Order: sequence, then structure tokens, then C-alpha cells
Amino acid sequence: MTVKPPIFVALDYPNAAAAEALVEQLSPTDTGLKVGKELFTAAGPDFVKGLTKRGFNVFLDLKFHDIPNTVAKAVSAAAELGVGMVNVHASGGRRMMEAARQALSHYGQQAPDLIAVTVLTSMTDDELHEVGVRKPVSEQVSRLAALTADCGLDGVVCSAQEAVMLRQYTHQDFLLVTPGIRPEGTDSGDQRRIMTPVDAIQAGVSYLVIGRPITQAADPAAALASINKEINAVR
Ligand SMILES: O=c1ccn([C@@H]2O[C@H](COP(=O)(O)O)[C@@H](O)[C@H]2O)c(=O)[nH]1
Repeated sequence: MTVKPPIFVALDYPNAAAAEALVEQLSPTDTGLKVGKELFTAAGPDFVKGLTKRGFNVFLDLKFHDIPNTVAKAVSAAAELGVGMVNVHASGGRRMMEAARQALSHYGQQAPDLIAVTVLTSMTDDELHEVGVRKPVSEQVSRLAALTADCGLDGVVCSAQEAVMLRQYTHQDFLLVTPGIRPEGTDSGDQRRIMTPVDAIQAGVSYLVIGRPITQAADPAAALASINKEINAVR
């Protein structure tokens, strides 16, 4: 059975060789790996299969958002790669999420966790208003998390800033998967709703997604080890 460490390192690299240079320094017992749009587009499904065969828990972060039939087929294709987690956008709505859930039911115990993105961690209240959602981010996250749970999905992508609020009405097993993690003193970059690893764990998140604070560190493996040490002290 695949080990499921609390961190997913976001392999946001332009090609397989660049990603591999980091992966070969990592162990599946210390971290999961997240493959997103950049690396998947460059390196493809075979690269993802290679990671799962080496025992890594892989989160395929392609954020599917399309008509129900297309998303159902896409999450099934992800399951065929052996990944442990796959996601859709909750704003695709109920029928889309239910179709994805139904498609994965064929995989039984082997099905990847199916989660839905609420509001991207790069977004602020003002940016949400600009795209026509005239409510605070926290309210929209809450609404989409409730819809996601009602559609039978396993959890959501949200900011760790929303974890305490969401834990008030979600089951402990409902996954809160949180990018926008920034250790003290690291650059927030384009992220807006951020939290430190320790604060996030204490707020009740299930998984931390961490990219640049690890991948752009002088010694990425050491940066990961240091974060693991910090969070293990409070788990
Ligand atoms: O709301 C979201 C959803 C996904 N992401 C992804 O997580 C990583 C974060 O990387 P950092 O370098 O730590 O900022 C990245 O792959 C995003 O595509 C997110 O940030 N927010």
C-alpha cells in the first residue's frame, strides 16, 4: 500500500529531467509528489506512471473543469495512471462532480481520492468580485466545500486560512488539501491566502502542498526535511 505523507511537493518544472533531478533525492516515505499542468503537459502520463511505480503518492493536479461527460472520462484516465489523488473545479457544478464520482466508483478501493478546488489560493476578495462573485472568498469557499461534500467527493483544495472554518462542519476524514504554504521568511510570490506549515497543521489541514519554498531552495531535500521536522513536532 502507498504511504501517504502529509506533504505534496509541487513538481512545477518545465521537463522530466528537471523534475527527476529533485525526485531522485526524495523518498516516498517523506513526501508525496504533485504533478500539475506545466510538468504534465511537458512530460506526459508516462512520467506520472513512473512516479507511482516507484511508490510515490501522486496528486495529479489538473483541475478538470468541463462538461460532466468529459470530466468523468478525464478522472478515469487519471485513475488508470495509479495516482492517489485527482481534482476538478467545484465551480463546474453538481452534475460534473457527481459524474466524476460515479466514474471513479468502478475502481473500488483503488480509486484515487477525488477532491475539488474551491477558490484558488492566489485569489483575493477583490479578484473574486471582479469575476462576478460578490461575496468574500471565505463564503464562496464554504459554499463550494458544502456542495463538494454533498456530491460525495473526498475533500477540497482550499487555503489553510479556511481550515478552522471548514472543520466546524466537515467530517474529520474530509480532506483539506492546502497550497499557499509559506514557511517563515519565504517569498509569497503570486499566492495571497498563505499560512506557515506548522500553523496549517494546527488549523487541521490534511495535506500541505508546497512548491517553490522547496523546489527553489538552495538545497530542496534539506528544505523538505526541515519542514517535515517542524510539522512532525506538532502532529
Ligand atoms: O488553489 C490552488 C490550487 C493549486 N495550487 C497549486 O499548488 C502549487 C503551489 O506552489 P507554490 O510554489 O508553493 O506556490 C502550484 O503547483 C499551484 O498550481 C495553488 O497554488 N493554489
